[in-house]
Order: sequence, then structure tokens, then C-alpha cells
Amino acid sequence: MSDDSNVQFSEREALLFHSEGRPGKIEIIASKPMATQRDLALAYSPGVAVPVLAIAADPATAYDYTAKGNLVAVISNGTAILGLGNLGALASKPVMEGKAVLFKRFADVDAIDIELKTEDVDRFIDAVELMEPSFGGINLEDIKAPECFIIEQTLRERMNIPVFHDDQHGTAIITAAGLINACLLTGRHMSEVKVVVNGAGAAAIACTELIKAMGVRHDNVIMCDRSGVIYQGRTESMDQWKSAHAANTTTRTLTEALVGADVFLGLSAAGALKPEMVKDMAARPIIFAMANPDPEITPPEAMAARPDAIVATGRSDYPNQVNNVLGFPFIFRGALDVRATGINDAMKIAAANAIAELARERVPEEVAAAYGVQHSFGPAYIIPAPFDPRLMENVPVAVAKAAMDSGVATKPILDMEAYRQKLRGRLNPTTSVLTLAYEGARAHPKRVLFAEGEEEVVMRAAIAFREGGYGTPVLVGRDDVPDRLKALGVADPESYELHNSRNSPLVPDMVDFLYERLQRRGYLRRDCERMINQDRNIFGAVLLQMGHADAMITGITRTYAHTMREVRRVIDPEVGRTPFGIHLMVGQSHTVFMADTTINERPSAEELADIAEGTATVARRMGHEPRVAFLSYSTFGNPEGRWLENIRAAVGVLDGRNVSFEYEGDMAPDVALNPKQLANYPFARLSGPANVLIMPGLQSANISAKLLRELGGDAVIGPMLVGMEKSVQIAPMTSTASELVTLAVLAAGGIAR
Ligand SMILES: NC(=O)C1=CN([C@@H]2O[C@H](COP(=O)(O)OP(=O)(O)OC[C@H]3O[C@@H](n4cnc5c(N)ncnc54)[C@H](OP(=O)(O)O)[C@@H]3O)[C@@H](O)[C@H]2O)C=CC1
Ligand SMILES: CC(=O)C(=O)O
Ligand SMILES: [Mg+2]
Repeated sequence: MSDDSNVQFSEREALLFHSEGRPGKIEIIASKPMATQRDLALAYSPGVAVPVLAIAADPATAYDYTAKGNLVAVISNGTAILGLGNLGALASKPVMEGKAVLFKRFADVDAIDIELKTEDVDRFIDAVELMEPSFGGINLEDIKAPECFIIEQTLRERMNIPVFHDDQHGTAIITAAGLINACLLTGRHMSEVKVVVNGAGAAAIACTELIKAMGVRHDNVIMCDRSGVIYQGRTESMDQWKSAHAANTTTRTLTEALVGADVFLGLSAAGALKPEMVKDMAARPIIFAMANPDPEITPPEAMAARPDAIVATGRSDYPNQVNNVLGFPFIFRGALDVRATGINDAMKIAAANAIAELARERVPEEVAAAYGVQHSFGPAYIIPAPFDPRLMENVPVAVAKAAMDSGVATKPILDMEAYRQKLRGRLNPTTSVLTLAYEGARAHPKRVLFAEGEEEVVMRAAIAFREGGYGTPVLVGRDDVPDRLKALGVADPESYELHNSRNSPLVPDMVDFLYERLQRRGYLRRDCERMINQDRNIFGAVLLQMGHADAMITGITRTYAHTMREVRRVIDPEVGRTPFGIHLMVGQSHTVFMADTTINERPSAEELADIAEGTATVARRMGHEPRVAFLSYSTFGNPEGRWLENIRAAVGVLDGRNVSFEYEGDMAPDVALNPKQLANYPFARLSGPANVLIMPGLQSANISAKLLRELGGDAVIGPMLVGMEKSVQIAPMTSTASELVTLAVLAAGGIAR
């Protein structure tokens, strides 16, 4: 966006993100096979009549026979879209779709957006109430105050499933968690803090109510709206909800109210808090500027005015993100899992405490590595990051327990430890690792060389890489690249580092380097000059070798094998390693690593063992305990065949190496992946389905990877090139800009090595 700090993406990129491929952010996928006539007959008429009758006889069975129990509606009328105001139901759709995907991404809750075109409270209430049979819960969103209070209250009374206006209570829960910790750090007690709340809408009123319930004194809170301080006796633009928080004060403006205040809670609009206003706040002020998408004050502005402040915003690109995304996925997860009839105060307080406690615990290794040292409990880390994998365990467990203790759980959980384990299994660690890899790249930015810098998709990737703050792109291309970057919306294209072999002053040294390397392999100096001048992969790889970049991305313009041949002229495998390629199949809850999908045509037993070890290392880096299967058409030698020797011998090689992961083979893919099939071989040394598949040869491996990429349901990442002395990645020719950015981030961060 176009604020003056921490720019992460352009408006064009935000629009492209939403329009590319299938427009929008969600699609619906069948959870049962729909391949045959028989499947259809079971899924629809006549088979579907059987669960219909079962549900008619016992409504509770709807949770067994339909998606209801894991389905949440995200409902808005668009009257308070983020901090953008009343832009109508249709314009709120991207936000509601976004919320739906966050439900899925963070807590495996299926969610669907529903936009209702009405500002009439009664019509809105009636419409939502009628939807009760469809959903396990209702998340109301971006509905302005005071209508939202009436809507939520009435629906809670009328409906028997959780109804939760997230801008009110989700925000209040996260704010409370942040405030608990900010008070701890500054040695304050809730009963003493003086708070100024800016905004008197859905979020502000709910936050104020919750912090008052937690001990902040009514007399210590001053609330402001567009007309200034809400004081006792004020008549202008008041309603019963504002009146309840009217202060006994002579102050009339936000500036006056802030004199001596300990805490500012902004839930109003961008830019509402000026630097001069925070100057008179108390020592070590706590400033939560939570308006979205742009806060009341940016952290750099606030810190410049008050270097002793603890500052939080609703945004992910600054420290301390106080955003309701930390709460709603996990709160609903817990509520759905005990089939709660509502989300009550006990559940909200349990969630706030669970989130606050998490920030005080030791930060997990992977989160710390990604963010750097400042991410231990302190002024720049009062609240956990939204993708902290522990949220998915701790918050639903706390919410479920509170629901059970307060008597609103209709399906209590008997074994909480088993529930915790199950929660862990619902999310794929790869997605956290990928997110962390991106954060890690931002914390430790590297120089990544894009060898095909004239290609539009590559330029778009380079722009995204730089604007995302993941590192410095180094482009190889002709002199017209800046003009073309400009055409893609870059304001300062000259600031991109560009190397053109036609006029680069580095060329003589590069030729020397290449000639030194290749002279005893039959190349003349003239050959080296020609390669440097004409071949961008060789030019790029020499730049990489000479230390002008930390990693290199190529592959868009030539086939993999051709590109690899060029790269290998300049870059060797790491001593003692076999280079190979890995494809990752990433599903909602699992990842399967497949290797070698790109290089070794008929690997020897030693090479297969090397590939297994290398892939197991990458799997571990990505959060998975490796279970390796050496794949074949045979299982433990049956049927016999000519090609089995290497595969069977590879198992023996690993036996001799004393490795620390599980491996087994030869086995067919269905035995490796399907627990029922695996159970036919009780002696097999795999404790569960394999997640690392070592392919017997390039034919089957490359075909399988490409089939999965073209036909598979899961996201496919890769190939990742592993085992080279420098970090080089050869992307598929069909890569999108975001796939290239992912490869660049993995290459720069050392995950793909
Ligand atoms: N970080 C987070 O997780 C969340 C952030 N928010 C943010 O909070 C803000 C409010 O959202 P919500 O409560 O749903 O919206 P509402 O429309 O219900 O409330 C908006 C409130 O802000 C007040 N306001 C607007 N501009 C100013 C201003 N310049 N100075 C003082 N008060 C102002 C309005 O005053 P008046 O009553 O006079 O019209 C109103 O009381 C939004 O920016 C939203 O993005 C909301 C939810 C979660
Ligand atoms: C985050 C959110 O819900 C809002 O800004 O409205
Ligand atoms: Mg909202």
C-alpha cells in the first residue's frame, strides 16, 4: 500500500493477487470422490435420502452427515469495512473471503463469506437467523456501531450456535492479551492505568467493556469519537452504548485527554493520532494504534515522538500485531470442537489469557530464527505472531475447557491431551515453515540474482521480492530493463541492480575466472568470452561464484536439463554430495517430499542413499520427522525384476551409515502411503505412512512430479535443487512470479541446500 513506511506491495500487485487465475480467494472442493455413477448416486439422489431421514429423526446427526460442524459463515453488510468506512456489502467481499481463508489456513475451519445487502437491522437479523441450519457458527464482521450491538445481541438470544462479532470481541480479546503484557512490562496494574480510547464503535466499545471487566477503573477511561471526548452530559451524536462510557471530565479533545494517560487504544481511523499528541502521555506510554489498513499513527512516527513507548498496530509488517486474526480462528476451533451453543465471557477471557501467556513463554526456535533476537518477550514482542504454531494448540484447548466449565459445551472433550495432539495434526508444519522462511528472509535479507531479468514474470518476482523486504534482487538483463520495470509500476527502476554482459565492467575478471576454471577441460579463452557475453546463465553463475550474490534463480527460458548443463559449467556439486531435485506436495495437513525428480537418470545404490539423506535433512528443516520409502513397482522384492538391485542395495547402504531417521524399501507407492497396505508388512520399519519418497530413477520421478503438478490437488513446490556448492535454483518454465519468490526465499534462507 502507499503509506510512507515499510511498503510491502504495490496496489497493482494487490489487484493482480486477487484477479490472477481463478478470481477471488476461495473455491469449494468436494470432500468425497465424485468419479463414478455410484459416487453420484450416493452423494445425491437417491443415496442422499438416507442421511436426510436420519437428520429429520435426530437433528444432532447433522454434525455426523454434513459439513455443518466445521462450517462458519463470515457475514457482513459492509457498513464498517476495516477502517475504510461504509462501502457497501459487495465491496466487503474481498475482506470476508480473506477472513474465510484465514479460518482455513490457521485453524482448518471451513468458512464461507456471505454479504447481505441491507442496512436494516431487522432484515439483517432475520436473514442470519434463517441460516442457522447451515452452519456450526456465525462470525459477524465489519458491521458498524451501534447497529452491530443490536444485531449480535438479538442473534445470540435467538440462535443456538455460536454468534460472535469479531470486530467487537475478537479485537477485545487480543487487545486485552496485549495490554496484560504491556502492563507487566511497564510495571503497571490494571486498576491504576489511565486509558484513552479513540473510537466509540464496535471494536472500541467491546475493548473498553472487556478491559473494565478485567479491572481497569471506569473513572480512568476517557473515550473519544469524531466529535472529541465523550463526557457526561454530552448530547451531540450519542447513543446508549457511548453514554455507558461517558467520562466525568473537563477535557474535550483527544489532545487534552491524552495528557498524563498511560494507554492509548485506537480503534478509529488512519492518522487520527498526531505525534505531538503523544508527547504529553505518561512515561513508557502504551500505544495501540489498531485501525486498519493504516493505523492511527505509524510505529516510526510514534517512536520518534516517544522513544520510551510500547507500540502495537493491527498490521503484520510492524512488530506487535494486535489483530483479531490471532484469535478468531482458534476461538471458533475450540467452540466448534465442543459444539458450544455460544461464545461466552469465560471463553473470551480464557482465550485472552492463553494468548498473553504464549507471548511470555520461550519463543520456539523456528520463530526466533525467523525474527531475530528481539522476538523474546519484551516491548517489541508483547503478543505472539499469528502463525505461531502453538496458538493452534493452546487457544482452542483453553476455549474448549472454558466452554465445558461454563456449561455451554454440548459435546465435551473427554481426553484433552488427545485433543491437543489432534489439533497439532490438523495443520501442516510446512506452511508455518514457509511463512517463517519469508519472515527469516526479511530479518536476514540476502542478495538473490535473477539470471533472466528481462522476462516479465521474473521482473515481477524481483519487484515482489524487493517490495516484500525479502532481500535485494540482482538482475541480469539488457539496458531496457529499467524502462520495463517502470512500465510494471516501479517508481525508481534505476535503483535496481542490473548487470548487462555487453557493458559490465566486471566482464574481464569474469572471463579470467571462467577461463581459469575451464582451461583444462578443453575450453579456449575465446570460448569463455563468448559464454560470458552470450549466455545469461553462465554470466549469472559466474557473478554468483565471484560473490556478487548469495543465491541465483533461473529456468524460465530454457529447459531444465539445458539450464543445468550451463550452470554446471560454472558451479560444482558440494564436495562429497550428489546433487538432486526435490518436489514437495503440500496439502492442508501433510507434505510429501519426492526426490530425485530432476538430475540422476539411474542413481546407484550409494546415490540413492545420498538422495535419501539429503531429502530427510530438508524434510526436517521444514518441520517434518522423515519417514523414507525407497519406491519401486515391487514391494520387498515381489514381483522380481531387473531394476530392483540398486533400490534394495540402497537400504543396505543406509543400514551401514547409522542414520537417525526411519527408512524402508523397496516398496510400491500404495504400500508407502496407505497405512492399510503397510499393515500387510508388519515387519516394515516405518512407524507411519512415508513422507519422503525416493524414486528409483529419473523417468518415473520426473513423470510423477510433473503429473502431480498438472493434475494433483495439493500445491506442488519445486523442484528444489539440493547439493550444489552455491545456492542455485532452476525453476520450471511455467513458474508464476509468486512461485519464483518462494524459490528465491528458500534459496536465500538455506532451506533448499
Ligand atoms: N486490529 C484489529 O484487529 C481490528 C481493528 N479494527 C479497526 O478499528 C476501527 C473501527 O472499526 P469498527 O469499530 O468495526 O468500526 P465502527 O464503524 O463501528 O466504529 C468506528 C468508530 O471510529 C470513530 N472514528 C472514526 N474516525 C475517527 C477519528 N478521526 N477520530 C475519532 N474517532 C473516529 C467513529 O466515531 P463516530 O462514532 O463519531 O462516528 C466510530 O465511533 C477500524 O479502523 C478497524 O479497522 C476493528 C476490528 C479489529
Ligand atoms: C481486522 C479487522 O477485523 C478490521 O480491521 O476490521
Ligand atoms: Mg473487521
